[in-house]
Amino acid sequence: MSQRQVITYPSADLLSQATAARILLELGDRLAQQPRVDIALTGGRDANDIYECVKNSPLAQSVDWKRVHLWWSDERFVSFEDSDRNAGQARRAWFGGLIDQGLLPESNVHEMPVDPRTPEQVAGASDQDNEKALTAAAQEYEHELIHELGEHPSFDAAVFGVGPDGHFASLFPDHGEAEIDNPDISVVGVNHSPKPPAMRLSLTVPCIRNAHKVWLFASTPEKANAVHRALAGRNNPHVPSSFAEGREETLWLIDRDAAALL
Ligand SMILES: O=C(O)[C@H](O)[C@@H](O)[C@H](O)[C@H](O)COP(=O)(O)O
Repeated sequence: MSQRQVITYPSADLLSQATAARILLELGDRLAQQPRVDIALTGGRDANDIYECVKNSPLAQSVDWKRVHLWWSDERFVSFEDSDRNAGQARRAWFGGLIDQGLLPESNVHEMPVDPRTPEQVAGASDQDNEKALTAAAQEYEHELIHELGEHPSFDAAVFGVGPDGHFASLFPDHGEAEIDNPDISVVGVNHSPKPPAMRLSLTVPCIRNAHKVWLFASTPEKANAVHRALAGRNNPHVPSSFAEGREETLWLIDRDAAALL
C-alpha cells in the first residue's frame, strides 16, 4: 500500500500534457529495466485528452512500442463498431497510428471483449441474458490476463479517470460488492451502470491494487466534490475511487478546478 499523493496543475491542458509525459517516461524507464511493460488504460474525456497528448509528444519516439502491452481497466460492453468503445476511442486518439506505422504490434493490444450479439439480439435480451453475456466476457478477459501475466496479474501502471459521483474504472457508488472486494476475481461485468452505456466490464479493486503504480486524473469544477470526498477517507463504498491505490505509488493528478475543495 502506498501513500496517496496529490499533484495539482494550473489547467486541464497542463494536466493532460504532464500526465502524457509521465506515462511516456514511465514506459521508457521500465523498458530500460525489464523486457516488457503492461499498462492498463481507461476511457472518458480526460483520458482521451491525455492520449492525444501522448500521440503528439516527442517523447513517444523514445519508447520501444514492440515491448509495450496495452490493457483496459474498464470498457463499455457494446459492439466493436460502436463509437462508445473506450478502446476504439484510445485507438483513434493515440495508438492507431503506431499500429499503422508497424511500431506497435496489434497482438500487444489487449482490448476487453466486445458484445458479440447483434443489435436485434441485444434489443430482445432479458436482464438474465445480459448478465450471462457480461459474465462470459469478464471470464474471457480474466483468462487472457492470467495467460499473459500469471495467476495474480500485476500491471506496471494503471490510469483512471474519476466521475463526478466518485466512480473510477466502471466501479460505481453502492453498485455491487463483487467489484469492490472479491479477491478471487480480476474482472467483473457491470450491469445497469449509472453512466451510459448500461453494460460494462471492469477490473476489480483487488486487481487494481496489485498494480505497481495507480494514477487517477480529474479536471473541471464538476469533479471537485468527488475528489474531495475520495481523499477525505479510504475505502468508502459511496466513493469507489477512495479504494484506488497502487503497490508502489498512488497519484491524484488534478487541475486547479478539481482541487477547489481540498
Ligand atoms: O468508460 C468510462 O466512462 C470510464 O472509464 C470512466 O471511469 C471515466 O474514466 C470517468 O467517468 C471519467 O470520465 P470523464 O473524463 O469523461 O469525466
